[in-house]
Formats: sequence, C-alpha cells, structure tokens
Amino acid sequence: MPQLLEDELFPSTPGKFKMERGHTMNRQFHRCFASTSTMFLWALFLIALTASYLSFQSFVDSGSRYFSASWGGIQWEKQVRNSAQIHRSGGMAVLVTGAAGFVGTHVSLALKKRGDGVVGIDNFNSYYDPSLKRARKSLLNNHGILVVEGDVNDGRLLAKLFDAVAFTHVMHLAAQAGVRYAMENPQSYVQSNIAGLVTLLEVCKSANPQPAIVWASSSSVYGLNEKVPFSESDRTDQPASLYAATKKAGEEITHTYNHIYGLSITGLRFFTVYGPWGRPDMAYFSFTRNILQGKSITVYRGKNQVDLARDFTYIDDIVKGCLGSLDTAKRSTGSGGKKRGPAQYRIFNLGNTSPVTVPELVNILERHLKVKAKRNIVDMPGNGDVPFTHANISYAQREFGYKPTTDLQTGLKKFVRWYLSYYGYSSKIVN
Ligand SMILES: O=C(O)[C@H]1O[C@H](OP(=O)(O)OP(=O)(O)OC[C@H]2O[C@@H](n3ccc(=O)[nH]c3=O)[C@H](O)[C@@H]2O)[C@H](O)[C@@H](O)[C@H]1O
Repeated sequence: MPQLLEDELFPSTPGKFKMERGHTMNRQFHRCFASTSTMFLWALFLIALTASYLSFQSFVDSGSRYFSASWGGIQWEKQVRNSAQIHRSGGMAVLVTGAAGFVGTHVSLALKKRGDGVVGIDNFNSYYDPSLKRARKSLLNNHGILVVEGDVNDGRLLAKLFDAVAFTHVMHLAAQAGVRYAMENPQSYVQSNIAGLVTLLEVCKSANPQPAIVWASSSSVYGLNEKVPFSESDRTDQPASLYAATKKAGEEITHTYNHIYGLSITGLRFFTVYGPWGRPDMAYFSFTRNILQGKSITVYRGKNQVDLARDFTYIDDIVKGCLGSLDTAKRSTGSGGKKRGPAQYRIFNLGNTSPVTVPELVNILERHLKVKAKRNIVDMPGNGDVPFTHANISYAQREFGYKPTTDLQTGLKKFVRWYLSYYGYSSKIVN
C-alpha cells in the first residue's frame, strides 16, 4: 500500500526497468528528490515573496513621491489647466513667474479679471517676509489663480507646465530683486536672474508652440548714465550694482534666444515700482514701517549733498504697461527649438517721467501717516545705488499708449491705506 501510494506520488515513467535493489535505491532517490524539490519550491516561494515585497515597496515609494510632491499628478494637471482656462475671445494663456511677488500678483489679477488664463509659479523664498507672499497667494487663489510652488531653475517643472498647457505668453517676473542686497548675497542674483532665466528660455524655445515672452528688466541698467531722461537707446554698459549687471545680462541673453530660436521677447525696464502689496525691502515700505514704530530712518544723500531722486512708478501704471506689452507682443516664430523667421525683440522703459527726491518721499509719508519721521541723513554708501533715475516713456506710449496717471502723492496715499489695513492699524491715520 505504502508503495502504491509512493508510486502514485512519484509515478515511474512507463517501461522503466525496476529491480528489488533498484527499488530500494529508487525509494531513497525519491525521498532525496522529494526533499530537494520541496526545498526548491520553498526557495521559489521565498524568491517570489521577496520580489513581490520589493516591487510593492518601490510602488509605495514612487506612489508617495507622486502624491507628496508639490507638483505632478492628474489632479494637479487638472488644476493647472483650469487656472489657464481663457474666458474671453482672443484671450491669452499666461504663465506668470514670480506670481506671489509684488508686480506678479497685480499683473496676474489684472489678467484674470479681464478673462485671460493665468497660472503662477513662485518659489516663496525668504528674501523678505514669506507670509506676505503667502497672503498674496491666497488673494490669487480666491480669484481662481493657481500658484505652483516651484523655482524657475526647475526645468522639469516648467516643461511639465508646458505639457499641461500651451501657454501663449510668459510674463517672467521671478527674480532676485534689490540693488543693495547684491553685496550681501551675490550668488542669489546669478542663480535667479541669469541661471533661472536661461532655464526658462530653454523650455520656452523647445515648447511647441513657443510662447511670446515679456519679462522684467530694470531701470538700474542705465547705471551711471548721466543723459536725462533715460531713453532705451542710451548706453547701458556702466552698471553700478551686480543686480543691474544681471538685468543687463538678461537683456543680452534674451536677445540671443530671440536671434537663434525666434522667441518673441519684450523686456520692461521698471522704474522703482511702489504701491499696495509692495516689497518690504524698498525704501517707501521700510520708511513707513519705521515711522509708525517710532524708529529712525536712514536717508541717503548723494555727492555734494545733492538729494537722491527716483522716478517712482505706481503699480497700476506698471500693470497697464505689462498688459499693453503682452497685448502687442507678436508671436514667436520658431517651434520645437527651430527658428522659422525673425521674431520681435523690444525693450521699453516703464516709468513715471517725474522724478521725486527721497526727502520729498519722506515728507509725503509724514503727511499721510501724520507722524514726523526721525531722519538720519547719511552720505550714500558705495553699495550700488545710482543718484537718480528718470524715464523717457515715448516708445511705450507710441507702441501701446502707455501713459502713467498716478503721482507719488496719490500713489503713496493708496499704499498707506493698504499698509494700515493689512498690518491692523487704525485707518483714521490717513487723510
Ligand atoms: O528701478 C529699479 O529697477 C529698481 O527699483 C528699486 O530700487 P531702488 O530705486 O534703489 O529703490 P529703493 O530701494 O526703494 O530705494 C529708493 C531710494 O531710497 C534710497 N534709500 C533706500 C533705503 C534707505 O534705507 N534709505 C534710502 O535713502 C535709495 O538710495 C534710493 O535712492 C528696486 O528695489 C529694485 O529691485 C529695482 O527694481
């Protein structure tokens, strides 16, 4: 019986010759074979188990990467496309870099309000209080604008955004701003204003269709130029700060991409932009804060005791200039990295055309805040400042009817109103 069972379990091949001794050997062989194959089966089982564990682990890993990343995924792409949806005929789909920045926020809102599609990107760095950037982001979110948290140096992210949306325009405002900070952290200027710009241009040049690009240069490119007012054709080869030098480099770099790849480029030289939701590192903002807190302010004075002056430009005028530039930007001529013909290349001054001295700026703030400033007047340190700026805006006026309408007195009143309400002061202070 046992033998039968054994034979059943290990049936001999038909016609196989069997002997008694051979039978015993056969049994030992079978026993041995049985244990080897059991081990083999176990080994197989363990290998399979390990393999499935490892593949499950890698699935979990990639899954968690997929879901925990601040970008990527089907849901994310859907949000990007929703935000880029155009709600007017002939409208544009605009990628706004630096969207949680001062100018970026205002431009994004203006575009969205008139029915254009807007997707923002911002790295929320800590150059100044990131909570202000977060508050601007909330404002944008409330208007249906998605702000992706990411850096313009992240080419994969930018490419992914272009995969999701065929942006018609890029409004490139992400930058390391501030003239004097360049002495403290020079690398951040190279990283944002040069490396980041090139990464963005690389993605734009390869996109199909290529977008038209409007980007923020700066009045600081005029550097030590003494001819006033500053015209776009004036020399810009004497920068006084690394900030100015990186913006000037940006103008040359964008020209290269225009020339080689047919990207449509418009550079905007902003002149000391101010207003609600502004930048805390700028003089009008930090003066307001210090005056209200009873702290002294440092007012720089130029050579021979001449007051410094700026062509302070109100944010709403700048927004009109940005939208005018976007509206008149011609299409890029290339596609997928190949130029098909010459493309538009423009540079505009966006200023106010009426410079005001820094002491006069302080006078206006004192009137609006009804507080006397404690002025500490010092000679301008050699840290990148220029003595004055003054824009000739006739080119922008000709091309798209740019006409600033807000003087410093009016603009600062609006700024102070916003400041008091945002930081929780009594609004009775302002006239
Ligand atoms: O047009 C631009 O392209 C640039 O504009 C802005 O630079 P600036 O014109 O230098 O503005 P801002 O710092 O407000 O100083 C204003 C005046 O106050 C003086 N100033 C400044 C600080 C201080 O403590 N005391 C002082 O007298 C100072 O000497 C100056 O005379 C942007 O910051 C810059 O990112 C860039 O966009």
